[in-house]
Amino acid sequence: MSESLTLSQKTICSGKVTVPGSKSLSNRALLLAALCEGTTKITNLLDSDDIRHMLTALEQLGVKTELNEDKTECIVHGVGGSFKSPNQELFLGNAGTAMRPLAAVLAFSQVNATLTGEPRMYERPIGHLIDALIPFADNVTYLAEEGYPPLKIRPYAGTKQDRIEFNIDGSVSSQFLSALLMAAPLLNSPVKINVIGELVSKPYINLTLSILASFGVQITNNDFQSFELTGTEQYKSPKTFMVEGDASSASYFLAAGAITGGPIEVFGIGKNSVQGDIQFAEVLAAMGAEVEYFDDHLTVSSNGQLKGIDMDMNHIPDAAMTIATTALFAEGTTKIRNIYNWRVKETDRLAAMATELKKYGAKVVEGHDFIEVTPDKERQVAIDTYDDHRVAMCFSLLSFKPSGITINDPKVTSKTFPDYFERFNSVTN
Ligand SMILES: O=C(O)C1=C[C@@H](OP(=O)(O)O)[C@@H](O)[C@H](O)C1
Ligand SMILES: C=C(OP(=O)(O)O)C(=O)O
Repeated sequence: MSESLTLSQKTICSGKVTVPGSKSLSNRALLLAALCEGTTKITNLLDSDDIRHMLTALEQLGVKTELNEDKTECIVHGVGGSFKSPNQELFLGNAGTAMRPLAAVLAFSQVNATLTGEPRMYERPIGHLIDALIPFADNVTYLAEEGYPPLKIRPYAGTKQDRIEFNIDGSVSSQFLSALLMAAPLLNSPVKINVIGELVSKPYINLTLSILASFGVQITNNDFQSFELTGTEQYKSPKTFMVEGDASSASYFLAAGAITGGPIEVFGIGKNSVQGDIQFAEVLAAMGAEVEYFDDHLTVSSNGQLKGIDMDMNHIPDAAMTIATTALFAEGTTKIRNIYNWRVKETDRLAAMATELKKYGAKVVEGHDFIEVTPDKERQVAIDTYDDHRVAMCFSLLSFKPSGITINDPKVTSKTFPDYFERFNSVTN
């Protein structure tokens, strides 16, 4: 029997809270530091399941890492991409930010490796990435269903083609393109990457380009249609790299401020954040909240009167889930559009959110790539979380309803935010 957590009615969210380091930046920083020669000290690293999977995999590949006691600082002794073949499989849990970049980087390395994960990882597609690699690196094979992990990777044999031009489908996940961008400097040749289809979750590509620049690699972005490397790019350690607080994790507190009136000050993120999910604050503003941007924090307050919105949220796929529950505090209907890839994340998030919101009593329309939510009944229910950290975190907002809320299996937050409920309770009452 898994646990559950009951949050009885709260009315206040105010004060200061700091969010832990960004998952997306933590896993990229660890990998890029491993690809550098010399050491890099990473600070404000996230300590969570997804990061532990990347760290363990890098250790198995022969990269020495030294974590401090609370696991938020890590010295990475880079190997310049010369990984050792791991003796065992690399188990990557359900961490997309470990599986996709490692698959691409190892495809161009001299290793024998098997990339495995949790059962859900085997339902999350990776075919678009492998299809892009295959013309140059046919050393990657599927061990079970074609198009999905687990993967077997053999040592890279080089390519006879004199022009390296990848074609990558970006219509399901931006992580495939990010993975290729991080692997491309290892080829030491001019590289062009063409994007096929409508690129989703675009701000994550800016995040990748920004961290690549911090690690000495500048890639030309031709309006997200193609990307070019000259062949002279080399990873160079920035010596120290500070991970920003996680903007997706911030969304729950920002929303809580908007729902209750706040003011809540969320530290760790700020007006110059490189993370696309910082734009979540603009959605709250469109719903009627007041947002103030500072260098090291954001403040949200409101008069408690939010209104429903109709918005394309393809650019903030993770934080958009927080809008689906915030919608229950807004007048009228909220429509979150262009979010097909919710279906291929930790769970089918469109189905999960629709099911749980309906169970609570809301009126919900679930489309192929959208969800429409209108507040209606408010039932005292226990929310199922489907092994999805974000389902647990976004439903915690229903503790601001008189009905309160019970969350089944609250420990699922360990993927990206292990002490979420403690921090939530510290600023809510
Ligand atoms: O590159 C990244 O760090 C991420 C990209 C997004 O995935 P998609 O590009 O698959 O939408 C996001 O949902 C995920 O949590 C992290
Ligand atoms: C989609 C997510 O994770 P992943 O990095 O595994 O894709 C997420 O954190 O919401």
